[in-house]
Amino acid sequence: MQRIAKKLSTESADDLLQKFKIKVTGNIMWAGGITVLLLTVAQLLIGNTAQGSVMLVAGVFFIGMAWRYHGRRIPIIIRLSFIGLLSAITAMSIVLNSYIGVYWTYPLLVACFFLFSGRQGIGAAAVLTLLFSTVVFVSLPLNDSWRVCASLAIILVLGAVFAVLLEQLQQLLRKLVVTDTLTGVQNRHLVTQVLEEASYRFARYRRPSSIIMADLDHFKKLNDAHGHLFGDQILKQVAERMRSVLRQNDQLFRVGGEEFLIVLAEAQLSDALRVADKLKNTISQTPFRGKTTQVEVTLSLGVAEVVKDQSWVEWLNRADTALLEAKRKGRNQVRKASSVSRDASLQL
Ligand SMILES: Nc1nc2c(ncn2[C@@H]2O[C@H](COP(=O)(O)OP(=O)(O)OP(=O)(O)O)[C@@H](O)[C@H]2O)c(=O)[nH]1
Repeated sequence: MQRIAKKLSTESADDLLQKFKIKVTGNIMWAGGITVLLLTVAQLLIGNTAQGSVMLVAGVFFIGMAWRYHGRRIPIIIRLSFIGLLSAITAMSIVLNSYIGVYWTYPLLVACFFLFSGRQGIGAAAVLTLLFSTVVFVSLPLNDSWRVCASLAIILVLGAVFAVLLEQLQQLLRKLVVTDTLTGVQNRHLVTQVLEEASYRFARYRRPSSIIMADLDHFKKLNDAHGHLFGDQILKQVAERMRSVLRQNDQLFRVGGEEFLIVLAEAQLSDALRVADKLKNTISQTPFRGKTTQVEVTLSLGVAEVVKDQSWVEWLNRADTALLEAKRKGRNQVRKASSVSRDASLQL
């Protein structure tokens, strides 16, 4: 692997969120199992054998599933069984033990919002609210029943608000994780995923894609001469100009300090070379203006089309090698990569 592929994260924002969810659902399953087993002992000691037996089976099942799916996504059917079994135990407890059983309805409602995402969680909690309300009305005096139902409804509403806000927060987080704060273009987070998908599209359907690696020339000198803040302003403007040249479905990433990657879906090498030329010209033809000064900036670019039987790493390395060649040959130019990854020889 060469320098650029080494820097890329192979973990996407969705992977990170997924890991977090796996941790939360796993912990709930463990906690549920341990709590139920502890309560089983209490039930058996007071001679409540029927409920104790059901709880024993449920507790062992939860622990078993938490163990089996440790560090992995727990299938929805297991999560539904978890809620289903605990609801049955809770309903049984309300019927047998009256008010004491009611206390278990609250944590169960809350667990729904953690075990299922968004609308699924709200739906599951709504079903439980209906179920528990019915059991409560049948088992408790009317005077108290409506109070319990009102408190369950309040938890349902609060939980629903929480679930909606959490979903919005997740979307915002996902956007923040993949966005470069300085330029507003995508950072390198999703590069691996996008390149893998493009490689797959080519391998499976022969649909071409090309990439352009672009690097500002002598940016260190610009920083040294005008200061880092001025350099930041230039980077912002460079990204804006690049975006203005690209089409809606082209993807622009800032993958290093002054290094950009453009992924052109459905573009053959000839199309990508045209785009690279436009990018070069949009940067070099008009000077960049600061408050008191203006500077000329140039861009070197390497272009590579995806080819058969090559991984995304090799594809990226070919573009990177072409970029280095553009730098070596004097900068402010576009070079296309050879189709062979290890062969650094390039053709113009
Ligand atoms: N202002 C600013 N500068 C950055 C940022 N990230 C990296 N740089 C600077 O970019 C410069 C990159 O320097 P080099 O890697 O030597 O590359 P170069 O000077 O552009 O030279 P060539 O690439 O060979 O043309 C360094 O001075 C970094 O400090 C950033 O976010 N803001």
